[in-house]
Amino acid sequence: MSLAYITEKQLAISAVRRACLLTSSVFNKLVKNETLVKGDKSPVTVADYSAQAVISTMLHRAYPDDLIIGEEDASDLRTESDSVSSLRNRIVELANEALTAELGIGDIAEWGIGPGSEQNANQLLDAIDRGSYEGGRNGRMWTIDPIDGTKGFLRGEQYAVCLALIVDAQVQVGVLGCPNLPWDWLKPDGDKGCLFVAVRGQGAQQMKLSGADSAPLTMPPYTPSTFNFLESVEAAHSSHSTTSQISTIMGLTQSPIRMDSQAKYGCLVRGDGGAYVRMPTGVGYQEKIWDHATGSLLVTESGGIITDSRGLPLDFGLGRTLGENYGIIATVSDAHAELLDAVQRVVKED
Ligand SMILES: Nc1ncnc2c1ncn2[C@@H]1O[C@H](COP(=O)(O)O)[C@@H](O)[C@H]1OP(=O)(O)O
Ligand SMILES: [Mg+2]
Ligand SMILES: [Mg+2]
Ligand SMILES: [Mg+2]
Repeated sequence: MSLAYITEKQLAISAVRRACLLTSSVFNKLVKNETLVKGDKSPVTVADYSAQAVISTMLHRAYPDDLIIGEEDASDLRTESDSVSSLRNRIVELANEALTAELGIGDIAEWGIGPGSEQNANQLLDAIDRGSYEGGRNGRMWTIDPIDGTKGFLRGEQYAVCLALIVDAQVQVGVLGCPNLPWDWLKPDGDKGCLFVAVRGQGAQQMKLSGADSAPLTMPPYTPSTFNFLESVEAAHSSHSTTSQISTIMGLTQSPIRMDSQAKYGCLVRGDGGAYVRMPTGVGYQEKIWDHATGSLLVTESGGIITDSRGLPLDFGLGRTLGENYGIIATVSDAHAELLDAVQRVVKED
């Protein structure tokens, strides 16, 4: 067994697990004034902030020189008002609850966790803001989406805690925690809580969020009669009509599965859906690296191919966004050429 990135992998699993416990516990108690609306009109909750604080604190303790690209920043939490200070207190309380929880399998106290690891408000706000790195082509950087699919989280549906290590623009380690994802997609009322892990060159695996059982992941081969798409719930994030046109060209009969967040990548690599298709809605949105870093490694490590809609590889070396990549298509290797061809025919017609 290869030992490359063994510590980074374990650290990422530990950090994502702690963050997932935090987000699930918040959901049951979330009250209205614990959600803010950001400058781009998207929601952010105390759970997003505290999860980023926890993950960033652990990364910094383990690898003080590594850079971090996190979705959230703490500027809205640094102003002085009664409502902001109660929000801040709640974030400090939640982050410390997660950091100080007893050590579990694979946890290491030097990562700043376990009893006695409390951080004060300034330390936690600084940890959130350590995620402000601009990114680039060279060096080691982690990317965090503390809650991907915040809208799904608020609806009580799918969301994911996402963490990836990028070295010289290549994703090397990716961990995805999906607290609301059924272990078996066909048994929605069965056990929930899945963790997906990939290390470049070492394959991908799925485990229960709560335990150590792990199963290697290989995407099933292309079978046109059962092939279906995974796409966003939010029509503003991904063009539903484009996916439907692609589906018609490919002669597919199955309806798409709509789901928020990178949980779509988890469902893709374990075979719940045949392809993840994300076509722009025409508003000039540039995809963020934290929305696809972990998912892209899961795909390539389980026998799939991921490109943009022109067949170009995703470029994680351009900063905080995927820059000029246009749309995203991910599927098992033997279906990719046909899917890409259908996508290009639809794009040409538009
Ligand atoms: N116009 C857009 N096009 C594509 N993705 C978007 C757009 N606006 C926001 N997003 C991002 O899509 C991701 C969720 O994807 P999905 O809909 O597949 O669950 C979120 O990270 C969200 O970012 P943000 O966190 O800033 O809201
Ligand atoms: Mg997010
Ligand atoms: Mg996101
Ligand atoms: Mg967001």
